[in-house]
Amino acid sequence: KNPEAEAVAALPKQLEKLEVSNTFKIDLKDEDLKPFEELGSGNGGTVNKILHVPTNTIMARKVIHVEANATVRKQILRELQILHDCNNEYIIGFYGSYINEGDLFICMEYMDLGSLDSIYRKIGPIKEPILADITLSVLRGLIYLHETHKIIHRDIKPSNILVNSQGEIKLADFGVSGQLVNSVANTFVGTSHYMAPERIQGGKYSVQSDVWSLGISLMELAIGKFPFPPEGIVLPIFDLLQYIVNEPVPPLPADQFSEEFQDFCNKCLIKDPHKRPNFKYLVKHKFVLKAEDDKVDMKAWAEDVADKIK
Ligand SMILES: O=c1[nH]ccc2cc(OC[C@@H]3CCNC3)c(Cl)cc12
Repeated sequence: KNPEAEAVAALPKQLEKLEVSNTFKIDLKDEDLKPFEELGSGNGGTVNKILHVPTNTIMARKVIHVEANATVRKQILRELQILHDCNNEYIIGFYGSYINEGDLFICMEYMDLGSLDSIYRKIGPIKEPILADITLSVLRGLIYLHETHKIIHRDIKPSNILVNSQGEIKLADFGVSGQLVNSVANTFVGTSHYMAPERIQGGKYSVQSDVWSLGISLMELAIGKFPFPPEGIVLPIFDLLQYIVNEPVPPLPADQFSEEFQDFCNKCLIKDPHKRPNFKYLVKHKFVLKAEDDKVDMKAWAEDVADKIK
């Protein structure tokens, strides 16, 4: 084997990696940023559209109020640096983070169509072929995070799945900083009704818990409402969490959805995390393979969404 030829062959990959990471290598200073409208709020922070004036780059900036001393805040910034190495087409790009007057600012790639939760609330349930493509993108993003960086997302839900006018689907707000997760855990923000039963019961969190959250999120996007509890019942959050742990998952209306979509969701929502399929199995599932054929025109769908929500 000719090592030189191998080195030359490896160059394009190296260059591509360098290229991507360079586009996100910007030295961020608060005075260089011009804020525009608020894009959304939730998960303990507010997101604004901003302009980085020196490079004329539009970004999304999340501000999180962290009640913590300077040492903890420094630790959070250090841990967030990992985001500079998370370069993948299914993961939101990261420009940098900084602390200003006790608040933590995280500057990210701008996704002009926003999050899937606000999209389905505006234009209605998402059709299956689109959901199949979304599922494939989310799985590829989760696999990248887990296999390349040993990162578990921990907060998969429609509001953390973002869309742009090119029809691209990217994941945001994954738990990269343990310190940040701890710092916001004290506020009520921690408990989310997208959490897997084992996590609601205080069990250890594994990558399998992201599979549950994916299943719940897909059902919500498909029927246009959070799938628990069944029609008509309204429960306060604590009772809802208990319901999710103790009651069977309400099935999708069988007449409105394909066998393979129903099967995909049922498998993601197996209560025992050890019996729940893993990412490897899911990317080979019939429901997802349909999206592989790339028959779905996500760009056309995104343009239609843009017309309806703008
Ligand atoms: O463009 C974005 N880039 C990165 C993150 C982000 C987050 C967003 O919204 C997040 C909130 C959280 C709860 N619902 C929407 C929006 Cl609406 C755009 C972006």
